[in-house]
Amino acid sequence: MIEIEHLSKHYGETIVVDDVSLRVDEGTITVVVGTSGAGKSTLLRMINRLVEPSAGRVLIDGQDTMSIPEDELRHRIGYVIQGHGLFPHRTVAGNIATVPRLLGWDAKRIAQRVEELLLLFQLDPAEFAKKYPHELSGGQQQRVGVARALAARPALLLMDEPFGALDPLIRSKAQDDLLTIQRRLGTTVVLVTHDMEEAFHLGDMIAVMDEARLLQYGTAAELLTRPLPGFVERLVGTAERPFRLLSLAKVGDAVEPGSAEGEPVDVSSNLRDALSRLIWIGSPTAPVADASGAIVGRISVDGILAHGRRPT
Ligand SMILES: Nc1ncnc2c1ncn2[C@@H]1O[C@H](COP(=O)(O)OP(=O)(O)OP(=O)(O)O)[C@@H](O)[C@H]1O
Repeated sequence: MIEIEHLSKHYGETIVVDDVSLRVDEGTITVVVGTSGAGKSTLLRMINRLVEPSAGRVLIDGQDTMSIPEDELRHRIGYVIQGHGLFPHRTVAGNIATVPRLLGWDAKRIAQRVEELLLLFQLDPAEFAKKYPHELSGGQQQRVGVARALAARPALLLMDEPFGALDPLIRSKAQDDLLTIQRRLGTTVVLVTHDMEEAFHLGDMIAVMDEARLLQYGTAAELLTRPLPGFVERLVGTAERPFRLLSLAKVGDAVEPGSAEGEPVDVSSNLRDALSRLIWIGSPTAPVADASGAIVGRISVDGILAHGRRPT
């Protein structure tokens, strides 16, 4: 668990982060979102002390980060930045091995870890281990960047606009991959973005910052249904609100008894995608199938719409 307590940063007269407190539970993704210059990156960098706080403190599993030597702290915390920051003169394997080498792992253990991570990120070790960053696509470089950050099994991963340099299609795939890998490894992630869509997609918890202050901290559903009037409400987007709520809910939440004609929708897909399907095929209902393919009921346009309505 990470506890950020009354954290502030100022440069001279300028306050960049102003008295921010929040708690990040183990194994969750917290997304810090806000406009440019809000202080998001500075907040993130105070967690691993790339930036020294002016006031306040950060506790990791109850331990004040000021009491942990800086190099040890960096080894315990993975850090990924926009545009990956790979070392250009090191191979993919060499990049991923950076922290394990610093920690003095033996060669065999490092080689095993590199291979394991390449496989996890769907990069064939035989093909990719010996390549240099300039020989990879942007999406592949980004995956290597995350693999490198995870190499020494950090309990915490900090990500600063990690997908900012990717085109939309690859970006969406990279987000899904991060979710899959994070769920599998149980890593705690704090991710900074200015993209609200990304925040809703990835965040178990979302922290909205503006002008150095933390305005609201809650789940995606809380932000959508009870946004703080003003900046948060505008950022959440009133027109998009029902669709975002539908994206958060699963078909399983709206399944009804009864039968329906046509191709089944997956019980684990989200209600926005299910609605899109029903509109596209021009049908008010569709059967719902579970992971084994068995029909477990049906879904209807009316049933889906009820999930996008303002809560009473
Ligand atoms: N070393 C520094 N010295 C002076 N001012 C700084 C320094 N670092 C950051 N700032 C200022 O602090 C403010 C917040 O910067 P920060 O990078 O944390 O914001 P951000 O929300 O991450 O924005 P962006 O999305 O554009 O990166 C900005 O106005 C920036 O100019």
